[in-house]
Amino acid sequence: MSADFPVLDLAAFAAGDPATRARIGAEVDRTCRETGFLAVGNHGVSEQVIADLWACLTAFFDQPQPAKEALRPGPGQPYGYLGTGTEALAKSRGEDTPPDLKESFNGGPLRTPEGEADPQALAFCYAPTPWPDTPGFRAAWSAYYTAMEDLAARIMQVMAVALHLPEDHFAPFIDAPVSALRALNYPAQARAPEVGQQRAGAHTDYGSLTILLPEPGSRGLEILTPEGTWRAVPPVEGAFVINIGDLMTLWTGGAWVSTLHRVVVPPEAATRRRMSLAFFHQPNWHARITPLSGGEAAAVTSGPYLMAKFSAANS
Ligand SMILES: O=C(O)CCC(=O)C(=O)O
Ligand SMILES: [Fe+2]
Repeated sequence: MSADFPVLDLAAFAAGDPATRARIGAEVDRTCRETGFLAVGNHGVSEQVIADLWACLTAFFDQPQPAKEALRPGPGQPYGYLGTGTEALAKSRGEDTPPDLKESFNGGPLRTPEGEADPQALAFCYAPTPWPDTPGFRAAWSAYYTAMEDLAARIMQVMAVALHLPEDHFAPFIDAPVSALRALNYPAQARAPEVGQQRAGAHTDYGSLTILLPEPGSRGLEILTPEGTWRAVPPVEGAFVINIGDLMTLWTGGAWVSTLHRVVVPPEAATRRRMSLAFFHQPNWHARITPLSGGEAAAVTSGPYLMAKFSAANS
């Protein structure tokens, strides 16, 4: 891994004295002002949990198409299976491109908080995930989802320190998060992509934080640098790649950037499939997100904000 791709050492942060934590926080702050993309190492997520999910996903995506199509979401629904040809991420920015060369399976929160009665929340973020019946899938998915919720909470502590806030500043906003997990499969390409077609078109993520796990050894993820050039972000062994989303930019009053990124078909790997896991961390449905710098006029409520972004990109 190149030295210019920063790595956040979570174990060092957890064990660090206040000065160490402040130093690590300052590095994260600098990166989030420049690109918002960094790696997270020493994260404590079990290798077995990760390996189990990769195995289940391979089995899931390798099924005949009808078994997967049976899990297609209903209109306006966020969870289930989306086949190739259904989504073009660049359209979320008003760019008209051919569909992304990918398929995905998407799942939501594992439980609904007691007393949640908001009809929109129940119909959208807390809609049930249509589980595949491939052996072990639901257990492996749930274990990984739970590990991501925990990891996101620990990363948000570092982000609070990076922003000179008390370490637990974000805790009340993320104690009933409405995060989504998306497993992506970019199938092997038999022929060249159409003009303007990518595995995932250029986009920014919507939420607070994305925790990405590209399949080891795979290629294709690129970010737009502040200089305006595309830079490859290869997988980092033993680490997750994280990036901040649009909501975190809003939260930090524009100080942190939600960087444009895409997944290209790398010519040398065109015939190879690529899988990845993207966990989109999203604060509580009811969390009121007001810029830290002040400005109630720009405030949004987390759940309805996410739903509006989703509807705009999937209409
Ligand atoms: O597959 C990847 O590496 C990135 C996917 C991505 O950016 C997304 O789904 O938002
Ligand atoms: Fe993304």
